[in-house]
Amino acid sequence: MPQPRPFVAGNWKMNGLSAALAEADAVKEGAAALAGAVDLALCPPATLVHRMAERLAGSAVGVGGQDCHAKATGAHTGDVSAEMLADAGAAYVIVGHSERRADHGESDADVRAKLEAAHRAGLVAIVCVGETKEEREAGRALEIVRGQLDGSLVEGLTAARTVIAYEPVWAIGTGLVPTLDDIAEMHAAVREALAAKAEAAEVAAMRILYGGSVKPSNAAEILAVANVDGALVGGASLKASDFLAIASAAPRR
Ligand SMILES: O=C[C@H](O)COP(=O)(O)O
Repeated sequence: MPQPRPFVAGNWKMNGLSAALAEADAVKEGAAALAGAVDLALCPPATLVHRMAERLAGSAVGVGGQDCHAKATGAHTGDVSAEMLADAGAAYVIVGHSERRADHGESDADVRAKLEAAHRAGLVAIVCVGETKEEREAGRALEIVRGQLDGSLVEGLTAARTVIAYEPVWAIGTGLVPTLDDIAEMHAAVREALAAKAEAAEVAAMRILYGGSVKPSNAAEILAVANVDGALVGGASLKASDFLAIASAAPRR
C-alpha cells in the first residue's frame, strides 16, 4: 500500500507578532515549488489566524489553530471555538498537544471532545500523542501512546479529517530525537492502533506525523521512516527557510 502524501505543519506556539506574517509570506512563495508533492500548514497563535489566512488565501499553505474549545459558543472566557477558527479562515486545528495536556491539565476525554468539535466545524484535527521521558525509560512508551489514542480518538475517523502527530514529550524543543528504529516502531504501533478507530482504507491513508526537534538537518532521515507521513514542526517553523527546507526533505510519493 503506498504511503500517503506527506504533510508538514508548523506550530508557532506562543510566538509571533504581526511582523512574523512576513515569514508566512515567504512560506507561501516557497510552497509553490512543493505543490502537489507535500501538503503544508502553519498554525500561528490565535491572534494571527485570520490575518495569516487572508495572506495565504489561494496558496498551497493551509492555516490552523493550536487548540479549540469543545463547545461552539458560550461563557468560556478566553477560549476560542473550532467554529471561530473556521470562521477566521483556519482549515486545521491541533488538539491534545502535550503542552496543553501539561499546562492546562487536558485529559484524553477533553482531547476527544475537542476532536469532535474540530470535525463539527469542518476542520482537520491534528491529534497529538506522546510519552514523557520517564514513561519511555520505564519501557511504557507504546502502552502510553496506545492509551492516549484509545482515549483521545472517536470511532469512524477519516484520513481527510484527522491527522495523528506522535510527539515524544522529551524530544520537544530539546534537540533530542528518538532513534529511527524507535520512531518506526512507534509509528507502526500507531497505525495498528488506528484500526480500532477507522476503516482499513482510512487507516492506510491517514497521515501520522512525527514531531519533536525536527530540523533541516534531520528531516530527510526522519521523513523517510516507514509510516512517517510528515512532521509537526515547532521551533524550526518560525523561520520560513528552515520550514521549507524540512518540507522539501519529504519524500515524493
Ligand atoms: O508541535 C510541535 C512540537 O511540539 C515540536 O516542537 P519542536 O520542533 O520545537 O521540538
